[in-house]
Amino acid sequence: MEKRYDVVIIGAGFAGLAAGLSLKKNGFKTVILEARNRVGGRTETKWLEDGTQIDLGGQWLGPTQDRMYELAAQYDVPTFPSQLFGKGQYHYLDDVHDQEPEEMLELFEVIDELADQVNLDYPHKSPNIANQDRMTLASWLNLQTKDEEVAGFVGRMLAGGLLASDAGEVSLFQMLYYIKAGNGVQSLLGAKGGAQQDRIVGGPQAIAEKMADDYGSVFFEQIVKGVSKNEEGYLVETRVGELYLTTQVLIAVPPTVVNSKITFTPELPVWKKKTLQSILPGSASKYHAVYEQPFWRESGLSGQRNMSEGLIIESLDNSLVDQKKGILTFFVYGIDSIQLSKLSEEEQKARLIEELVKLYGEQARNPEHFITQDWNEEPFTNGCFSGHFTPGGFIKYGEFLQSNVEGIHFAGTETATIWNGYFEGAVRSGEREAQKIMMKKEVKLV
Ligand SMILES: Cc1cc2nc3c(=O)[nH]c(=O)nc-3n(C[C@H](O)[C@H](O)[C@H](O)COP(=O)(O)OP(=O)(O)OC[C@H]3O[C@@H](n4cnc5c(N)ncnc54)[C@H](O)[C@@H]3O)c2cc1C
Repeated sequence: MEKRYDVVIIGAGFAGLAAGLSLKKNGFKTVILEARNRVGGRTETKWLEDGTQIDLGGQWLGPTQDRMYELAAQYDVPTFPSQLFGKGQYHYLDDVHDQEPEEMLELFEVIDELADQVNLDYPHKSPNIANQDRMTLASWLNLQTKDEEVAGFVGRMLAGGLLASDAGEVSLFQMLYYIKAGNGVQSLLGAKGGAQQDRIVGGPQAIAEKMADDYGSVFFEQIVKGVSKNEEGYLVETRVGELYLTTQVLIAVPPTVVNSKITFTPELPVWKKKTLQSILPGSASKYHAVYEQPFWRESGLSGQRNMSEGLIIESLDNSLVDQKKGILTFFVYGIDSIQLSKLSEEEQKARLIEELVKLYGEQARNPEHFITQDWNEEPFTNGCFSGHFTPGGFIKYGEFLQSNVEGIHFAGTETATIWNGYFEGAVRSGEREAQKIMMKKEVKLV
């Protein structure tokens, strides 16, 4: 016998939880079906034996991510500033520099100017979308500068650092859309005053857990496999054979996971199906090397480094406030992340430690802990940080990003127009779809 709800929400990441809380507050009977045995989706906190917090997935908040700061305050989850001591370093032209190449900063300015023209609500109406969405970021960069190294470096910082992809696989327009949604290049790349400004005590998962406690009815290990329409509404079926009847389904699952895990009967209309199929996730692995102390600070360095070459594109000091341990966190993106995932964890570690030693010296050779998190391997995430349109996808399907199919609603950070790809975007997308449901008549089933 099926259980009956006004709204069935699929996915207990920030989008699903925010939607659930909004609807509950407004008197709807809802349930969240979550595939994993935890909430938080693309964020997860791991605790080492000595209590060291390791954020395996998303971890930072920054200015204008207002809903996330409000949630942190509402649930008494403190934030703390990212630990910034000393100078950052940039590796290019076979040397180490205290600053980015001048030409990189100039290109960032040009990119910001172009991003300003993007219409976030109606992307297909943006003035230059026809050219910008057919051209990859890499090909545009190569037209802007004769310096191949600068072009490659900018591509790594933007397509890699922001979309966990390669500059040759994302369109210039996709990059501009993301940059506009996150208030510009410096806002996205920056620590103080930027998206990496603050961290969360207990990690973002601490907020997600409090949201779930407040909400109440998250059902775990409920992998949704089908949504079918019947005369009363929609029947949502999980792999363990549970059935949920509702008039509104709110899907808060990454697009690529919707495609691979959920069957719709009848099928979604072509325009929605193709929209979802045109959004692919980036590929990222996140690594932590934990040392007895942050030894790099002794020489006045912040630990933050950006590299124009090598597997590691960026690394930074991710140490906690009240702990002596020094934590270096670094990422491998795009094709390198896929190639690396073919190696065993031990082989990956050996390759990466060699790179760390080149960057930070011999003291980096023997971390107390080395933690690997490969988000490509997570079946309910399928890559990260978020999904982006393949080149040309925005032209054809950008207008359908937030479109729903009758009682089937689509949320998730990929659908956000503000802080697309971030927790903030996820929360806003969940609240947006909850609002749309509340405006409808005849939602109530129970
Ligand atoms: C390594 C990494 C670093 C990041 N850094 C940051 C950062 O510093 N700051 C920031 O703001 N953002 C960051 N992000 C992005 C941020 O984590 C995401 O934007 C956000 O978590 C997305 O939330 P969501 O609710 O849209 O999706 P998700 O978090 O992916 O939630 C979807 C949920 O749906 C569930 N699900 C999937 N399939 C099914 C199914 N068939 N049935 C039932 N449930 C299902 C999943 O298990 C998951 O819980 C990072 C992400 C990663 C991976």
